[in-house]
Amino acid sequence: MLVLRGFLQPRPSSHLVSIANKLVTAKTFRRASSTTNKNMGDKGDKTNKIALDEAKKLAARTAVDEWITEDTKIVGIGSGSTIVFAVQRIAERVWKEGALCDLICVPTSFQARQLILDYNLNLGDLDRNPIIDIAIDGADEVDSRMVLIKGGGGCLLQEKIVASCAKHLIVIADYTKRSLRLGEQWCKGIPIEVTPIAHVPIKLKIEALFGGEATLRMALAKAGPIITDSGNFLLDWRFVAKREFDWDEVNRALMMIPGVVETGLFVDNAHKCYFGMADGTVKVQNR
Ligand SMILES: O=C[C@H](O)[C@H](O)[C@H](O)COP(=O)(O)O
Repeated sequence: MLVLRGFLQPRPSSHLVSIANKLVTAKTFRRASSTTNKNMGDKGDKTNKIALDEAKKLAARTAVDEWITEDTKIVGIGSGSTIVFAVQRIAERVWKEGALCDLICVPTSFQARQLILDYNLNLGDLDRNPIIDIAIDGADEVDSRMVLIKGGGGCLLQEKIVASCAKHLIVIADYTKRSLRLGEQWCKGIPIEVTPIAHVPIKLKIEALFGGEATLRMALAKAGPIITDSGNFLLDWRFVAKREFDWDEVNRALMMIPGVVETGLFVDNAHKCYFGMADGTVKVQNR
């Protein structure tokens, strides 16, 4: 079926979908969950992982069901562990319910692209699909004004590009990501993607401008730093959490430093955020 599916671009018409369902569902779900759930976007949260996963799943499924309709043509697929549940729900609607046959999915990372392929969804790109209806993505922290920190899993540049092409960015997260002020929950700093040759001067400039400490993110199973999907390095800037920051200004100032490619501060991007809560409810935050 995986081969057959390749010949059926664009998506199979609905009478073929039911046949395709029977053939592909078991295989697709078995294959996809074996590669995506365990090792993609999981930043190693060990505490209460099952409850957290339930909360992520709840947020993801609610957001997908509210925002992705038959009118949605192009969806941006974020990165991380929460987005896995959103892709699973999209795939369920496509392959089990025979809906969303023409939906095109534009990835924000290598991981997102793999997820789209693993679940046998239509893979798009910004060349052919530069205008996106909805982008769905996770976040490392969301403050009361819907400023986000992203990039904890090393993906932020393509995420911000895709979000900028989307009419709406819908954020999905578990309850540990919700805070009044940035830094309350997420203590690993703001990820900043930089051109490799400039990581030292950029670090010094950030610290001189705003204080705190910017450290080069090192790889775990490789000697040396993490290399992003776009071939850059990442600095994690641990800012002084008690200090008041105008995040819009900070973001602009960071972007003015030569060699900074993008920041994990999403200031004016998110439209709505769905938090899966510990009690099994979903809290919705609007901008
Ligand atoms: O680099 C990763 C992305 O920005 C993720 O969207 C973010 O880290 C949230 O990931 P998760 O859903 O795993 O908490």
